[in-house]
Amino acid sequence: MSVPAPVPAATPAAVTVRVPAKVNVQLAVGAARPDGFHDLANVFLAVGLYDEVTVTESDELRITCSGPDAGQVPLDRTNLAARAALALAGRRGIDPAVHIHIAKDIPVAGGMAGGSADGAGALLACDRLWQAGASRAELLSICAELGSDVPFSLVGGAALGTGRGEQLRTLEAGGTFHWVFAVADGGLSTPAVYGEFDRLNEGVRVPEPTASEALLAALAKGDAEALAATLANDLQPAALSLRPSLRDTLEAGRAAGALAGLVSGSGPTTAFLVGDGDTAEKVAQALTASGTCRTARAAVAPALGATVV
Ligand SMILES: C[C@](O)(CO)[C@H](O)COP(=O)(O)OP(=O)(O)OC[C@H]1O[C@@H](n2ccc(N)nc2=O)[C@H](O)[C@@H]1O
Ligand SMILES: Nc1ncnc2c1ncn2[C@@H]1O[C@H](COP(=O)(O)OP(=O)(O)OP(=O)(O)O)[C@@H](O)[C@H]1O
Repeated sequence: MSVPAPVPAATPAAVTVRVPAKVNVQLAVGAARPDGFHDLANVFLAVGLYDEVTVTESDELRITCSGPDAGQVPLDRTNLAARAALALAGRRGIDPAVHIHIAKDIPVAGGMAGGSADGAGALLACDRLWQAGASRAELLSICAELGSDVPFSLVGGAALGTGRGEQLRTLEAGGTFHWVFAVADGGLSTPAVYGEFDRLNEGVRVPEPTASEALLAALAKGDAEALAATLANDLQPAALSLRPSLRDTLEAGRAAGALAGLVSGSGPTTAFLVGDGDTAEKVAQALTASGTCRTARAAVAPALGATVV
């Protein structure tokens, strides 16, 4: 009896990956290192606002982007999605001839790791499209080369990032947290915000960054009120110094019923932790009506990391 020849696995024509935004529930920043980066204790939480990255075979590497902020996204090889494709292709000796389409819903230059999400998403999508078979460890190592926030975009959930934020330890998040994000007009440059942190701390001995035990316990218990009491961002004074109007947004969110508010990462998006989904809708409407932000969006956390859809 003849045995049928094994059917080779079909090469997918297109792969789409969904990747979440992040908020930093604690961002403890140390002194500037000799390489210009800062050591961090960075407690990341993935939130349910997503970009979708679709990769298709093409005759050359090209990028397109859709969504309300698409005009602010670079479409050349500086795009983190293009850099991710080039990094994997370079390691495998593959021609990086793909069309990468980014359906962008994460605010651009908003401190929510939108570019990092696209880098992680394109990397996973190219790995599947090319059947490159990269291990999780190799994917994480390429992510770390692309940027400090990129490894977390791949893994999602909740994690503590040390080093420059790229060395991750998974954290337990014991429940659903409800958030509202106030999106500002225009972005803030991440290096400029770290530069302002250095300027504000000139002559000050900056302590070693450490994660707060009380914050980690609140996260593990799923206790929103306890988490609200411990939220902390060492970049917030720098972001407020560069964009003083964010104080009005923070005040408007608190007045509307948020448990607490803070600048998300390097800003200028501000993040508000609220008690439940109904309050989230109410706070989002109040923030939008307040005139202190461009728009406000409700989202839940934790969210899954980069996922093939
Ligand atoms: C503010 C955060 O979003 C918080 O998660 C991140 O720390 C920023 O991560 P990112 O955007 O991926 O940053 P990278 O692309 O790695 O670095 C951009 C620039 O930010 C500054 N940077 C970034 C990370 C870090 N730990 N220290 C730094 O000083 C450096 O000036 C660096 O040149
Ligand atoms: N795929 C991308 N999407 C958006 N911006 C990108 C992308 N690739 C490169 N960039 C560049 O990166 C800059 C920062 O964009 P991004 O949306 O990642 O900021 P961010 O959310 O503040 O980042 P982070 O929170 O990681 O500091 C943009 O102004 C843009 O020039």
